[in-house]
Amino acid sequence: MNGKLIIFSAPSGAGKTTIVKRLLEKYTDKIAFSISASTREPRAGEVDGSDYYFISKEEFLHRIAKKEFVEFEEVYSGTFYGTLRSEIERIWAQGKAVIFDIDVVGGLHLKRKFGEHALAIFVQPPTLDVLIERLRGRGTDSEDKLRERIEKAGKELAFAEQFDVILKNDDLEEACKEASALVLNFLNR
Ligand SMILES: Nc1ncnc2c1ncn2[C@@H]1O[C@H](COP(=O)(O)OP(=O)(O)OP(=O)(O)O)[C@@H](O)[C@H]1O
Ligand SMILES: Nc1nc2c(ncn2[C@@H]2O[C@H](COP(=O)(O)O)[C@@H](O)[C@H]2O)c(=O)[nH]1
Repeated sequence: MNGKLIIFSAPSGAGKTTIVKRLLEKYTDKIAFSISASTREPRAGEVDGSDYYFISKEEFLHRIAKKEFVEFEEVYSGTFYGTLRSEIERIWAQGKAVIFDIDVVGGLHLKRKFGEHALAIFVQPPTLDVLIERLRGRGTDSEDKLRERIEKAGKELAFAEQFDVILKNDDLEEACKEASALVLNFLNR
């Protein structure tokens, strides 16, 4: 174990990707993003090898068999997401901390695995209704997929207390400021 991990987890639509991207712009020399593997289709503007490694289900299953994942999950029915061990090693080799944008169960899994080397942050939307509004506003998911995300979000909100910190994301600027302080404090520990 030779580095640190910063985990951002939340229900879909809470705003973790938005916050993580801001942190990455601000602290390029200190942190780098763990690019997950996913079997979902890329959204408009998403880049393979930058947002995700977009791979087929067949390849994902093959990589599970080869034990390449530190954690993985079928986050939505038929759609797999996972953290590659090689990503963590790649980033630690650069002398940086790894920053994750992963779902709640995956986040808790990493926290249990890496203990005090990890800071696990739960991004909390003001209310479930606001989260639904944000997801709809993002306009990336079909009505069916939205329903699945919203149903899962309702259950995931109950996991907040199991994280090291709950970060409220009401006003985005405030949330980013608080996220910066949490990250710097953890890195300087
Ligand atoms: N504080 C905020 N106020 C208003 N809109 C926000 C705020 N934070 C994020 N958003 C918007 O809400 C939408 C969802 O945010 P984002 O994609 O970052 O969520 P997420 O938690 O990463 O979701 P997913 O898990 O599906 O990737 C985006 O359109 C984003 O611009
Ligand atoms: N357990 C994991 N969850 C992950 C990983 N990478 C992303 N995610 C989470 O999946 C959902 C859906 O993401 P989207 O990009 O399709 O909106 C979201 O909660 C992500 O944070 C991972 O490697 N492991």
